[in-house]
Amino acid sequence: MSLLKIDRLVKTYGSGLSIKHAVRGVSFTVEKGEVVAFLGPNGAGKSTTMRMISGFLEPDSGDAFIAGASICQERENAQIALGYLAEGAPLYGDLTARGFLTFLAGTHGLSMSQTRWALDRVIADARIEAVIDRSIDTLSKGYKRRVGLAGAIIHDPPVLVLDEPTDGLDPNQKRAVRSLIARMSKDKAILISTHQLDEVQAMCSRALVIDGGKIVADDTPAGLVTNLPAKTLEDAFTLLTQEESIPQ
Ligand SMILES: Nc1ncnc2c1ncn2[C@@H]1O[C@H](COP(=O)(O)OP(=O)(O)OP(=O)(O)O)[C@@H](O)[C@H]1O
Repeated sequence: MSLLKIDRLVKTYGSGLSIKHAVRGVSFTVEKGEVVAFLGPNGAGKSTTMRMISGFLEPDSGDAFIAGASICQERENAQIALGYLAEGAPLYGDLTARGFLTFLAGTHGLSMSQTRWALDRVIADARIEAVIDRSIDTLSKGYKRRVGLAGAIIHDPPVLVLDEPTDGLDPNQKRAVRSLIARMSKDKAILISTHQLDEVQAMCSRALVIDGGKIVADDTPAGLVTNLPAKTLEDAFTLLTQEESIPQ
């Protein structure tokens, strides 16, 4: 069984003349041990797909199965198996980082002692010791991102869906997050959206390219380049996608 299976997800926003076909029947799987990049130009449908996988957005049709559980039919089981990092800063900005992480641990059903262990683990993994008792609103963009990442892994789920995890991080922080993802990858299925193609080459075993709401390539980063053919991953990206995706 694939740890993450996406089955013909469709999402349309609006109606009539203002209708936007954001995601048009996206299917793929991610296996245990894989780190898969989710690439595409602005507006291609990456965040919409990830929000549907996480259960934050209801699909028009299709489904996502997380460790075998349907996000549409068995939402609670599916969400226990999933760590999701949304775009931007974590919600509940008035909470301290510790309060936010303790709250999330509670929503996943961790006991008090499990929560203490989990907090120690994610504080070290995300390197947030220095800010753990500060309110999230007062943190830098990079620390907010790392608190969000700590929240995604607090219950040590087998599947991670991370929407631009290194966005806003300085080069040192980026390196730390990449090595954390590499450390976690052995036992998990990980899907990462990013605009940073050097990151894809450094840490992803496979890359999915989405454009105009449809998957247009699924290959290893090296395969994307050689099979087109292109000179670099950036060239391959340009060949596969439009400048900015405007779904009709
Ligand atoms: N709430 C919404 N209402 C209407 N249209 C939306 C909404 N959210 C997204 N869209 C549209 O759906 C399409 C896909 O957007 P989405 O945010 O999924 O793209 P993306 O690939 O994540 O882009 P980016 O790289 O800029 O984050 C875009 O045309 C976007 O304008």
